[in-house]
Amino acid sequence: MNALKTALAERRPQIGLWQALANPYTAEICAGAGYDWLLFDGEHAPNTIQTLLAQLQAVARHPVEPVVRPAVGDPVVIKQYLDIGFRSLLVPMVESAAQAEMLVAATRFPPRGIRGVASATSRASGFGADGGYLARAHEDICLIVQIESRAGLDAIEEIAAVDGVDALFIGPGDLAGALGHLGNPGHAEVQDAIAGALDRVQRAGKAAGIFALSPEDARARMAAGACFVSIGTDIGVLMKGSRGLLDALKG
Ligand SMILES: O=C(O)C(=O)C[C@H](O)[C@@H](O)CO
Repeated sequence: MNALKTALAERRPQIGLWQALANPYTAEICAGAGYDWLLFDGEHAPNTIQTLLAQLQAVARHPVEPVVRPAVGDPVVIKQYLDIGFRSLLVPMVESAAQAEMLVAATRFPPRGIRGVASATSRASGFGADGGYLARAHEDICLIVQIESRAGLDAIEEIAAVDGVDALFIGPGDLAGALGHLGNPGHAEVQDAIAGALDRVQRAGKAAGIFALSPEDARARMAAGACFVSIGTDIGVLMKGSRGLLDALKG
């Protein structure tokens, strides 16, 4: 049972932390911090299938859901990520129902979809030990798609209507760039677009998520109904903590 998938279906807030260090040690430390989910970034972090596997194994003993972001919504990459044991996906730059439907199909074995079958050698099936994996793997898949372009904003309702999409997640950084405010997600036009998008997602009957820019931002987004919210990154924590410690000594 995928607790994150269930919580999002029930609209219970789920707090996450981005993992961009591509390191199993820091992932294991963050896994013990109490977050509901950790995002392992294959888009903007120096991750490979091997580094992602090492991080997945490092956090396995903690009650936290590993969510992986492929660099692109490619069925081949999704197949590999599911085979090593990820169940929850955050797919960037989704802009149409057709694209969302392809992503759902990529997470399902035939006849429901197109996911390739290698259960005897995949970690996800216990290397073949789980004889029921092929039949029920789709039940635990949590598919979250990113809305972070003008086209994505325009297609929110049609994307939300796709069966198998569990949540729609706003990427403020890319959205700011798409709206002509690169590097300035706090711009009024971007903030208005984000607020409207989060409302539309919920009205369309799906869970809404966002990459929050601060704990204060996260509180405001959750007050507005977002329930899949990341509140920072491992890199940000390390940058702030390392510099803050020195500053505290120097007074
Ligand atoms: O567009 C965004 O913002 C996101 O999708 C989040 C970023 O990619 C994440 O790497 C934090 O910078």
